[in-house]
Formats: sequence, structure tokens, C-alpha cells
Amino acid sequence: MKIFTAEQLYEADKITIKKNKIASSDLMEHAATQVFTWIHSRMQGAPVPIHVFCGIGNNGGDGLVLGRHLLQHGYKVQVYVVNFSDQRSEDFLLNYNRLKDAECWPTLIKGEGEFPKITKDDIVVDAIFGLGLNRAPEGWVKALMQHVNDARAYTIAVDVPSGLYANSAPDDMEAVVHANMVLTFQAPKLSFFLPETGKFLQSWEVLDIGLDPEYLNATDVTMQLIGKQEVLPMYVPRQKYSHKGNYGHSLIIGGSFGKIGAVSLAGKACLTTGAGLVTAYIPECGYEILQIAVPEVMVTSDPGKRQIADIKFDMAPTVIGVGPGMGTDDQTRNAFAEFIRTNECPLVIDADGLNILAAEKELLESLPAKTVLTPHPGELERLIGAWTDDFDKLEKTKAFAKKYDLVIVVKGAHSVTVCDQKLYINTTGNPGMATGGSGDVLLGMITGLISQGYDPLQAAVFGVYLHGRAADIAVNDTSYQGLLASDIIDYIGDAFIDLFKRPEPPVHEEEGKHE
Ligand SMILES: NC(=O)C1=CN([C@@H]2O[C@H](COP(=O)(O)OP(=O)(O)OC[C@H]3O[C@@H](n4cnc5c(N)ncnc54)[C@H](O)[C@@H]3O)[C@@H](O)[C@H]2O)[C@@H](O)CC1
Ligand SMILES: Nc1ncnc2c1ncn2[C@@H]1O[C@H](COP(=O)(O)OP(=O)(O)O)[C@@H](O)[C@H]1O
Ligand SMILES: [K+]
Repeated sequence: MKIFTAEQLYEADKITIKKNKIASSDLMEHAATQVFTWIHSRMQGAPVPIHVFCGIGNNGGDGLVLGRHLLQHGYKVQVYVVNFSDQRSEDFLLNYNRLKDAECWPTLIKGEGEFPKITKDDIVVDAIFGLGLNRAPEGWVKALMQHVNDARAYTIAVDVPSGLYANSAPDDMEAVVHANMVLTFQAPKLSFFLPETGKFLQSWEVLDIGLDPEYLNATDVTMQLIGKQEVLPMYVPRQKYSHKGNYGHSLIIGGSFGKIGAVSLAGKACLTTGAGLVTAYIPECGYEILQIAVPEVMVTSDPGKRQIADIKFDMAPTVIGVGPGMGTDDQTRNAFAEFIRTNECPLVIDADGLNILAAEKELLESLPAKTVLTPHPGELERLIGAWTDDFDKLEKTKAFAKKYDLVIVVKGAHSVTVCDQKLYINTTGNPGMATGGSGDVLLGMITGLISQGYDPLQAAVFGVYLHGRAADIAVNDTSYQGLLASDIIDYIGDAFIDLFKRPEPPVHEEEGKHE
């Protein structure tokens, strides 16, 4: 699903109004009616007090329209105008008058002493600020937002939680409404998916407000949300007469004394994702462990006993996954550097491979084009330096990926794959995956996909999706707490089957999960 910037959505508004020869207030009526329908279909007239807080722009206008419909349907609703300025938008004013015509008198709030009492059993609709926020809310408006947050009532935000921007960091983290549900217009916003801003919302849903489909289809975006619909076209079916030679021979290099498990997880995940053959290249101490742990994986051992000392192998791999459990001992570092300087095979690099690259940045120049790096935030910072916020992190990652022609998977709750100035934001996965070894599994999966002929970008995007999906299916049996990295491997097959099982769940995120 495309993620548009605020500027693109404003442009879509304009084009829709012009093309359909409608007034902007018609669009507002339609958008806010969708919000009303959403609430009405769930509340079915229940007499729960609803507080609708409206700003003075078009987000506030949406709130006024919503308030009118709720009143006309007999809801117990109070509409407030958060009167922080006299510069009311035209459509706000129009709907302010319509509300009065409907015999409803909104309460004007002009300062701190005028905040209404809200109990935790009430419902709050936040229509204070939308995409037009241009500075941090302050003074009594900020205090009102905190008053709303403190009430802990079920809070529905219209378009965005007030205080959040669509594609940059809020200036003041204390001046943001915490929303249980965001009913967002036409497309989700980037800020919903990044850890520092995503925490302000529990769930979101897209309301199709009928913005011009032609414009939306034709407009290029630099950000995409990756769900089943996006990965299905990437899937390559197996041919009846194919054999293991058709699916590539992956080499997994890594491991050290006490961390051979990382390689066995990566190797097994690589095979389970469909690689034809997998060989593990590990220090001598891991030979028997690996042969017993994963009999399907072949093993070549390094001359180093407890860690890798000199990477030499007598085979021509299709792709190499390197780094898990490898350590950064001097000998290993030299061996890795020498390997990188001479290697020409496609690479996927994780963990200590990334740490060595961060310490010896000149090695980055020797990486093959579209090498896949899979850093968690700590590894990423070592590579690209500190960032000021999540948005800056992605900008810096884009620049770094461009400089060295890389595919970078920024791992996290919504892992983001960065390549050619574009962002692919994953929707699968859950907090159960915050467990040792799950990154090793991902390295194996991406390596296994490249092995079968997927290009590195597709392998990264598809691999991250399948990895999260496998864990989402697994937690039904294991719980979040009980999920182990090896369980993710056990459910990779289910994640493939699930691709064809049922249609994409509705565009709705419930605490990080699909409905
Ligand atoms: N064409 C339309 O009429 C549509 C409008 N829509 C709604 O319109 C919203 C955008 O409306 P607007 O552009 O009017 O923006 P907002 O409703 O977010 O309000 C912006 C107003 O608040 C002021 N402001 C911004 N930051 C402030 C701060 N920190 N403190 C005090 N004042 C501040 C601005 O100067 C401006 O007057 C969307 O989010 C959506 O809810 C939707 O209904 C879709 C259709
Ligand atoms: N809260 C979460 N929600 C979704 N995915 C998560 C969450 N926490 C971790 N993950 C995923 O689990 C993996 C963890 O990788 P990593 O930090 O390298 O672990 P390790 O080094 O232990 O293998 C990543 O793919 C990450 O996206
Ligand atoms: K809002």
C-alpha cells in the first residue's frame, strides 16, 4: 500500500475537488461522514458520553461535521471548539454554522480553567490538529491535550493524533494526543510506523474518502507498506522438473566458540526458505555441533579452532550470508576484511559482520552492488552514526545505502528496507520476536531467497515479511513469551502456505497485529 506525504495528500484533495467539480466542504462532509459511520456501526446508539474536541482548521471542521451527525442520531455528545486562534478555516466556519442551525451550541474553550471533566468510560474524539500542524502545540492547548491523555478515555483521532506530523518528528513529545484508534484519511502516514511516534497510537484504520484514484495510482511514492498484496507478486512458484541445483547453494559464514547456534539457526532457516543446498563455514569447534544440530546443512571448517581465522573455501556459492555469531576477534577481523576485499559473490551481512564493517569503513567500498545489510538499531548507529530522530535515521540510512549501493534492512517492530531512496515498511511481526537468534533466522531467510534467484531487494522485502508472518502464526501456539527463534523456522512453511490461504486481512492494525 502506498504511503503518501502530507503534501501529496493536499494535492490529491485539490485535484479531487477540481475534477469532480465539488466544493471542499463536500469532501469534508464525505470524509467526516465516514468517521461517523465507523463510530455508529460500532456504538449502535449506546448512550456513552462522547466529547468531540475540534481545532479551528479543517481537522476541526471534520469534528464539527461528525458532532452534527452524532447529535442527529441521538448520541450523548458534547462538541468543543479548541479556540486557539481566530483564523478559522472556511470549511470550519461553514460547519460551525451548520451545527448551530442544527440547534447544537459548541462549547468554546479559551483557556486552562475551561477544560471539561472526562471520565475513563467516556469516548473522546480528537479533531484538534490534522495534517496542517506547523509547530508544536503549546500553552493551554498542550495542557488540554495532556488533560485528554490523563483521562484515559477511549480516544479516536481523526486523520492523525493531534501533535503528530505525517512525515517528521514532533517538536514536543509531551504535546501529542495518545489515540486508541486513528481513523486516517485515504492512506496511512509514515509516523504511524516508527518507534518514537508509532507509540502514540494503538491501532489505525484507513477510511477511503474518495480522493481521485487516478491521481493516487499515477503518483510515485517513496514509501510503501508491505503486506500480503505487495509480496504475493514476488513469489516464484517451483517447477515440477526442478532439482536442488535450481535453487542455489548458499554459504553461511560465522560462529565462534559458544555461538555456533547462530550459524545453525541461519543455515536451517536458509534451507527452510527454499535454498537448494546450504554449507556452513565455521571454526573447527562447531563441526560436530552443526552436523548433529542440522544434518541437512553441510559443514566446512575454518583452520581456527575457536573462531574464524582465514576464510578459504573450495566451492562457488550462489550467495553468502556472513556474520552471525562470528565475533570480532583480531584474527577474525583480518580474515573477514581479506574475504570482503576478494569476494565477488552476492552477500547478506549481519551482526559481527556489520560491526567489523563499521570499524573498517573502507571495506564498504569493496561490497558487491546491492549487498544486503540487516542491522538492528545498535549496529546501524555504528555504521551510519547517531541520528536526531527516527525520520533522520531513515534519511541517513537512505544516504548511506545510496553511497555504497546497498539494500539495508533497519530491523525493529516495523522493519524498514531501504534501497534506491525508497522505504518498504513491513507489517508483519510481533514482540515475541524480541528474543535471541531471531536476527540470525532473518539472515538465513534472506540468503535462502537470493539463493533461489530473488533479487536482493525482493529477497529482503519478502524475507522480512515471511519472517514476521511465520512468527505471527507461531505465537498462536507459543505465546509471545514462549516464542524462540527456532520456532520462527518451524513456521516458515506455514508463512508460505498462508500467502495463498485467505485474502489480505482488513487494513487495520491492532497493537502491531492484523485483525
Ligand atoms: N479538503 C478538505 O476539506 C479535507 C480536509 N481534511 C482534513 O483537513 C485536515 C487538514 O486541515 P488543515 O490544513 O486546516 O489543518 P489543521 O486542521 O491541522 O489545522 C491547522 C490550523 O492550525 C494552525 N496551527 C498549526 N499548528 C498549530 C499549533 N501548534 N498551535 C496553534 N495553531 C496551529 C494552523 O495555522 C492552521 O490554522 C486533515 O488532517 C483532515 O482532517 C479531510 O477532511 C479531507 C478533506
Ligand atoms: N517488537 C517487535 N516486533 C516485531 N519484530 C520484532 C520486534 N522485536 C524484534 N523484532 C524482529 O526480530 C529480529 C531481531 O533481530 P536481532 O536484534 O538481530 O536479534 P538477534 O541478534 O538476537 O538475532 C528482527 O528481525 C526484528 O525486526
Ligand atoms: K486529529
